[in-house]
Amino acid sequence: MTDSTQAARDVLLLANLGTPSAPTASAVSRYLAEFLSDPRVVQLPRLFWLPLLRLVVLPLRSRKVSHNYAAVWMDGGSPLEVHTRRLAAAVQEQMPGVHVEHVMRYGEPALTRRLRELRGQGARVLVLPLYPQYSTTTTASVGDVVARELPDARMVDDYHVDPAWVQAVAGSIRTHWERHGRGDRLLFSFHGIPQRLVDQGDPYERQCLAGARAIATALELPDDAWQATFQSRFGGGKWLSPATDATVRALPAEGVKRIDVACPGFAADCLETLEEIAMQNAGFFREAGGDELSYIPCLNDDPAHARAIAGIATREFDAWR
Ligand SMILES: C=CC1=C(C)c2cc3[nH]c(cc4nc(cc5[nH]c(cc1n2)c(C)c5CCC(=O)O)C(CCC(=O)O)=C4C)c(C)c3C=C
Ligand SMILES: [Fe+2]
Ligand SMILES: [Fe+2]
Repeated sequence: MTDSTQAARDVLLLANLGTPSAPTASAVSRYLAEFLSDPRVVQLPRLFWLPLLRLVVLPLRSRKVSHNYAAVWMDGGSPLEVHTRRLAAAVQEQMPGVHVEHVMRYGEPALTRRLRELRGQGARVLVLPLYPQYSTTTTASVGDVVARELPDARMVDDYHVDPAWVQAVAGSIRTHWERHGRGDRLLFSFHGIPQRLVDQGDPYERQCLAGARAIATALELPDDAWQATFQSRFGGGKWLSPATDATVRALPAEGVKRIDVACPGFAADCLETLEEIAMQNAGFFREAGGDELSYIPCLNDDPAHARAIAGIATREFDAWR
């Protein structure tokens, strides 16, 4: 520590989930091993789950999923990594007095290591998980690392109805409609979680539904013009419903031939949006007799997104006592 202005600096860490370093079975296996060993993500007894994960799930899933990653991989790397990095740069432009970086809960650049490096530096560290809706499976897992590695850091819990964020999402949907025309119905597809967690008090479903309604209200949509669904089911048990894939397959029979799908639970485009929605579910919709599923990209480095995130972070730093 040589420079006192640097030592006293405010640091904003934008934390996303993490993603494999390459679209290969071995890189995907390394990533999934870390992700799926987190007891916040899979709540099965460790003595049962960890051997099952290592011996069965990782070998089978890594190979299959690596092909899905390969289908969406970008020149600069995994879409999640590329878009999260660009978002951090856009937020940095909005916050010249704060040092802004992106980190990942799993994989690189590691949240854990960054928090350790910041220990004892006297910086005010704000961690903003890029999950608009709070869940024990995602936000609380970031919280676990913060509490362990740098308890003096502060964290944003959620921003599911933040007005600037709602307006940013609504604006991106309006722009998409201006450019590509508008479908018969708008789906808001959120990542699912096990129903059991919601029954135990996880606020995630409530926040997804409140956010979807706020966006629909900003767009002045009548109730029959939109619906919220849940995607990316993993493993057994009951997950949040209605499921995105089942909904997409059922709509053509109801006369809904063109749909628009937005994913407001994802700050950055990733495997679950670009491959699962824009490719897989678009195929399901056509197979079921639909004409077109039009995917509306995540906010990514949209200036309105950067301003919304910067606004949330600025309020936290201003209220810091
Ligand atoms: C946006 C919020 C997310 C929640 C809530 C969430 C819960 C959750 N996820 C899994 C299992 C998997 N998720 C995977 C990918 C993935 N998940 C999110 C976000 C949320 N997950 C993102 C942004 C991504 C994409 C990462 C990327 O590299 O692009 C995967 C990996 C892919 C695969 O194998 O299908 C798994 C596995 C669980 C079990 C869960 C809640 C319990
Ligand atoms: Fe996930
Ligand atoms: Fe998936």
